Amino acid sequence: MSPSEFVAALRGLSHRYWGTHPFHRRMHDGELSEHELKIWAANRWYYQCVLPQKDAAIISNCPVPEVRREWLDRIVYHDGTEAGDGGTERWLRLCTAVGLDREEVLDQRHVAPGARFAVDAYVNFARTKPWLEAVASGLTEMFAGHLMQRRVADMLANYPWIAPDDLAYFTNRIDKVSGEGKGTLDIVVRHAVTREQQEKAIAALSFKTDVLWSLLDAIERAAAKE
Ligand SMILES: O=C(O)c1cc(C(=O)O)c2c(n1)C(=O)C(=O)c1cc(C(=O)O)[nH]c1-2
Repeated sequence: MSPSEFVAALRGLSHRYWGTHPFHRRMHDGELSEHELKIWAANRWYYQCVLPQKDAAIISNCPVPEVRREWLDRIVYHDGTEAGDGGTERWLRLCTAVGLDREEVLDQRHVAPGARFAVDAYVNFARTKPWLEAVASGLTEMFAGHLMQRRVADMLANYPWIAPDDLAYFTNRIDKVSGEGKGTLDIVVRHAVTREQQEKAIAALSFKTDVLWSLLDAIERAAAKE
């Protein structure tokens, strides 16, 4: 495939992205109960927690210095440079805003088995697949910017107990992915040069959309149980 055909094939997976999942739709429409929002935040905590390990796995498998250098930033972004800083901490702030205690988030008591399985599959993918496929699986970022922008506006409009500062996780992340995953896409296009590598990259992104979809399925199910 030419680079433009390849990029079009990757973007063509947008319909599988979790933006259209019924649980996200209900969230955006203001239909989630306080309980459902709590279960969502507590389960997504598990995803947020493992992202640095996923990114470290990619770095450990990657022999290309410039890719490692670029990727390192992601670990620092989530973990911060000191305790109390970074994306993970901003997610905890959102958790407390929706009414969770830090302790019940940190001890993962609300994490549903299916959510754990989906997220663990993503980390295992990064640990066991060639680094380029693992990088390509992060390309859901191409679709995330718009969704997060809508999420901030819709959550502020629909859930009056959530204040703008509580959504710092998303506003900060929107800035980070404002290039719509451009850096990641550049790496994938530069390094996936054979048809086989391109097809593996497309399959990796498809796998990741399944991970996110399954995570929300598990959240939806867990949240339905009062
Ligand atoms: O809120 C969202 O809809 C959303 C989606 C995604 C994504 O599409 O993978 C990520 C994030 N947020 C996010 O905050 C984040 O840090 C992140 C890292 C990754 C990744 O695969 O490395 N995806 C995402």
